[in-house]
Amino acid sequence: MENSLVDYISKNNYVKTAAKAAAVSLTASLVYYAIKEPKEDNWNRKDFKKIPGPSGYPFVGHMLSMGFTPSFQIEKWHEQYGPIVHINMGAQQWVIFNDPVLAHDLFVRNATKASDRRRHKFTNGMYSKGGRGIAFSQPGKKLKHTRAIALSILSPKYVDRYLGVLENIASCTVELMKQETDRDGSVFPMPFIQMATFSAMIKSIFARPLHLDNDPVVKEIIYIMENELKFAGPAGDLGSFFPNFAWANSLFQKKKKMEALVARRDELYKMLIKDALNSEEDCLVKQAYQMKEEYGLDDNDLIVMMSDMTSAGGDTTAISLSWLFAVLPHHPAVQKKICDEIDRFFAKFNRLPTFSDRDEFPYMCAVLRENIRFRSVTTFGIPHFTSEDIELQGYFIPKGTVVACSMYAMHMNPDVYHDPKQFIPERFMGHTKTWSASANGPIDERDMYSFGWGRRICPGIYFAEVEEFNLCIHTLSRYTVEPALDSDGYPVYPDLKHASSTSVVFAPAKYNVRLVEREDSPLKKQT
Ligand code: HEM
Repeated sequence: MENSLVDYISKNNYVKTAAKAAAVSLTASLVYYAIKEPKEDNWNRKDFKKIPGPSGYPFVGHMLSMGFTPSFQIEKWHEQYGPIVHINMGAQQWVIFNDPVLAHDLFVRNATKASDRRRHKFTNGMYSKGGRGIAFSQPGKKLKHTRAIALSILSPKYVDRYLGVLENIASCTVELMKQETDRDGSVFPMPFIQMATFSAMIKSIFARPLHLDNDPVVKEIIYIMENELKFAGPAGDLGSFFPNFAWANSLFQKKKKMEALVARRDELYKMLIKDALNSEEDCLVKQAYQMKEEYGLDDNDLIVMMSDMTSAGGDTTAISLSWLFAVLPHHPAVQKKICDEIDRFFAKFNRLPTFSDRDEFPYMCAVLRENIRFRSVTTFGIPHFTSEDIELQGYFIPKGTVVACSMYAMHMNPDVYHDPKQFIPERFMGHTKTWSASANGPIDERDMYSFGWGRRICPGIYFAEVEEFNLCIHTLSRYTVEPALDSDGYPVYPDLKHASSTSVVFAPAKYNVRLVEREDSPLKKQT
């Protein structure tokens, strides 16, 4: 299978485009600074503490200082400047946080002022058709309604109807990875996992029949999502980060390319929605359609909403699971403990567990929690935008600032986690709440922050946890995850120190592993 996600986030591409932007920008910055109006300096108000931050370059700010892996550079900035840091991304002012309490004060206590999204040409304007759907829409009645529908159809009550389907997807995916191991000696899990997580979304949202080995619709959705994502960051949308370079978007025909992608997306989703409504099977889009009238939404709202859920849900969960498959070969003792839990369950009930048996798996649940802490999927989540001035613990954050959580730095913050660089599942033993329950609980009971904050907190947390639980069970009930072997038979462990990263996601660099049959698998004994 092709590794299209990793191809997309190739560092070279990002850096080359950013370097081009910098060269053009530096020239124009002279003109820009010469003619711009002097403004009151909101960042140095007397009576407020100055928000510290590294010094940046003129015009491009800190955009080129982030290096190949922004998450690592951001962590260094927090180590140097503390829990709240001010940086410039081109013409945009950003304030970033690695302290959960400060983030909670901002995103939850000041939710009415800190829950907007910045209006970007391609994401807000074109992808979401001027702010429809969920992820790029602005707070207001419509977002309240679309979020209410998403929260309802992604609630445990609804998702539990699809537990069997999700288990089947996990089990088939593991077998496909095993076949690839047998054929090629090892497997790169990401494309298989990505096919599984997108298929899980497509099956449960649209009731589409599954073809996990090669589904053209799932491939088309992944293609569209990856290409749309290219327009989300600074390299893809110069005009939103450097307003006087909006012309560069036309020069590279970006608007046309995005229009073509959106048209392709709309056609596909219209077909999927139509087929789903005509199908005999229950599915999430049918539930959403029933609520559509009540909430005053039209077909375009539903298209963007379903596209949001598929893209936001498919890619993030795939990256998180891909980290899990990279981490496990480094920790055979961790795998052994999970296998013991599965075997004990099997001996008691003579079947594999479903997510409703989660309480029987305290150690495995701690491993999954530690995995998502240890490698936190996104660089900043989806950044928020302040709609009013905010006073926060003696700091002043002006209206019109991008505010974001530094995901990696927060989860590596030694004031929050003991020995944060180590993979220690035991730190979460006794944390028995589902991810969804603890993420939505009070701040002193939150134990990880990968799903964001307040009014914009991820609505798909439960769905993601079910998928991760299933893939872990279906893998370790039969196999262990071992490092690939080089031509001399020596193990080659997945690289955990580097990431294939952009300003949007934080994914592992490409690696291979082997699924090796467990001699003592309870399933083997049964056959
Ligand atoms: C490990 C998996 C996942 C991670 C790490 C993750 C993380 C996030 C984060 C950080 C945000 C931004 C929250 C904020 O703005 O404060 C978000 C938003 C969102 N997520 Fe997830 N997510 C995951 C899985 C899912 C799934 C499975 C779905 C759907 C089934 C989903 C649907 C969404 C949607 C629709 C939004 C936009 C919410 C809004 O803007 O109001 N996510 N997610």
